[in-house]
Amino acid sequence: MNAARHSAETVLEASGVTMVFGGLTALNDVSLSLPEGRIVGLIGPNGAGKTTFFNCLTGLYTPTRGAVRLRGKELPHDPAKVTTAGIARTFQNIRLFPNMSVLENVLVGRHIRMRQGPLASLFHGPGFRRDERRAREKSLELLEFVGLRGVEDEVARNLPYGDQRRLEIARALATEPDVLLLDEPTAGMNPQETEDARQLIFRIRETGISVVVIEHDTKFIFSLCDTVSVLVQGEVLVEGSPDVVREDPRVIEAYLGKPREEVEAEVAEAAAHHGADHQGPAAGRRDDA
Ligand SMILES: Nc1ncnc2c1ncn2[C@@H]1O[C@H](COP(=O)(O)OP(=O)(O)OP(=O)(O)O)[C@@H](O)[C@H]1O
Repeated sequence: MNAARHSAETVLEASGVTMVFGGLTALNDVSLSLPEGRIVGLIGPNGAGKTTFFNCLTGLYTPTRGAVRLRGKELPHDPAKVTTAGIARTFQNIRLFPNMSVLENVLVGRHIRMRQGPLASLFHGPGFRRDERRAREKSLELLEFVGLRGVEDEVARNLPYGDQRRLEIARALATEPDVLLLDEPTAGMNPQETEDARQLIFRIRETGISVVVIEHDTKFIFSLCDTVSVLVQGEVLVEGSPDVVREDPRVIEAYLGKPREEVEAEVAEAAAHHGADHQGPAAGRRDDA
C-alpha cells in the first residue's frame, strides 16, 4: 500500500462529466475533486446517477462529455487500464468469484501488480515462484488487515454477507490503488458490521489511500467523510463538509421531495396528533373499564 503523502494535492479530478443514454441525461456537468488522503461521500436519491458516475470514473462508461484525471493525467476509457493506473472499486452488488477460495479472490486482484509475464508462469521459473510467494504473503496481509485472516481457504460464497463485502475490499486493495471507490459498502449490513466497515475505511485512509464512498445511509456518510457531494437528478446540488451538507435545506428537500418548512410543519403536526391520539384511546379505555 502507499505511504501517506501530502494531503492537499488533488489525486482524482472529474470535470464536467456528462453521460447521456439515448434521451436520458444521467449525469450533467458533474465535477468532483478528491484531495489526497481524504474520504469523499457521494449521496443522493435513487436514480440520481451515483453508480453511473463511478462507471465513468472507472472507464466502464465513456462520458458523453468531460474528463477524469488521476494526478493530472487523463484516464483511458478502459477498466483494466484504469485499475493499473491506480483506481480500484467495489460494486453495489458484490462481484466475487463465488466458487474460488477467499485467498484466491485476493490473488486475482494482486495479479495486475505481478511482474512476471505469461511465459514465466508457463515455465514456472524461479522468478514466477518468487512472485507467487510474495503475492500470497501480501494477500494474507490484506486479509489480516480487513479482519478475514483464518478463513483464507473457505469458499467465498460460504462467507457471511458482511465478510463478503470485506473480501471485496481486500481484493480491491490488492491492486495497490491510490484511490478506492466503494459503492454502498454497508448495504445489507447490521449496525455492528456497519461500524466495523466505518473503522476499516478510516484505516484504509490512514495508509494514504484516498476514498470515494457512495451510500444511502446518510448517518454513516456524515460520520465518515471529510466532504460530501449530493447528486440529484444527475447534477451536484450541494457539496461541502458533513455539517454544511446536513443542514442545507435543499438536501432535506431533495431527500424528502418537499421544502424543509413543509417537512418541519408535518413533523410538528404529526407530533400534535400523536399526543391527541395518546389521550383518546387512553380515555376510551378508562370509559370501558
Ligand atoms: N446503461 C444504462 N443505460 C441506460 N440508462 C442507464 C444506464 N445506467 C444507468 N441508467 C440510468 O441512469 C440513471 C441513473 O442511474 P444510477 O444507477 O447511476 O443511479 P444511482 O444514483 O446509482 O441509483 P441507486 O441509488 O438506486 O443505485 C437512472 O435513470 C438509470 O436508469
